[in-house]
Amino acid sequence: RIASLDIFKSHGGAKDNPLMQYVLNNSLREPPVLEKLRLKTFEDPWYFIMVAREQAQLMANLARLINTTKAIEIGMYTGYNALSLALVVPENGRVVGCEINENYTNMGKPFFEEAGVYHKMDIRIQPALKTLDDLLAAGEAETFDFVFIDADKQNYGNYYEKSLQLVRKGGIIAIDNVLWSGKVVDPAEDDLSTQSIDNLNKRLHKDDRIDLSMLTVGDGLTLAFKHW
Ligand SMILES: C[S@@+](CC[C@H](N)C(=O)[O-])C[C@H]1O[C@@H](n2cnc3c(N)ncnc32)[C@H](O)[C@@H]1O
Repeated sequence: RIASLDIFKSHGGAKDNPLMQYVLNNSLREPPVLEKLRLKTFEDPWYFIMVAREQAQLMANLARLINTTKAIEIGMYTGYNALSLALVVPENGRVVGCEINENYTNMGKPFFEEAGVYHKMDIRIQPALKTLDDLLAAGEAETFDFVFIDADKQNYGNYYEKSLQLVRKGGIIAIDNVLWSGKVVDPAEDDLSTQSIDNLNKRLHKDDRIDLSMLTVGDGLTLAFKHW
């Protein structure tokens, strides 16, 4: 089961796509501790909500490129991407992890410890909107370098606006699942998640507070670069 799961999160499903397999074979540099966390996560029935490996690698590279010290993960699950970010922020850095289900973050905890980065992780078990408001109330506006939005899709618009307040000029907001398995092309009338993602995609296109790229990596990844 695990072998066939290897690339299922990659763009287009990747399973029967030799070119995508080639991309993964020749570019992934997954640290051993992330591999261990991934294999542990495959034991969970919800394993398929985990981020794609090449996407996490891209975001870690971007985070490093802009000298990220403070990051926020909105929707941690077992913490694959949060750990990937914690590995690239410096010793005095911090990754605020937003999650409502402590069972998930507890699954990742032994791997955060094994990696020697648990002290950089600030995990908050409560609705992410509350955590973002808490950070704003604590005077942390415009102090974060990198935010990854990957929790409940109906709140995507709210997560984006709060993230834009929390991120410094030149910082990056990465938004997952912006293609939502292709459903954004024609959102059904009763499909509030797809509508929410589609609305945000269209809003961002016209948002002059940011520079913008929408990538077909994983299930679609938007990168919003906050203007200087
Ligand atoms: C797609 S998964 C995140 C995957 C993760 N980013 C990774 O690296 O594998 C979405 C997560 O968001 C969490 N979630 C859902 N609603 C939330 C909320 N209101 N606040 C915080 N977390 C939430 C879910 O429990 C789930 O673990």
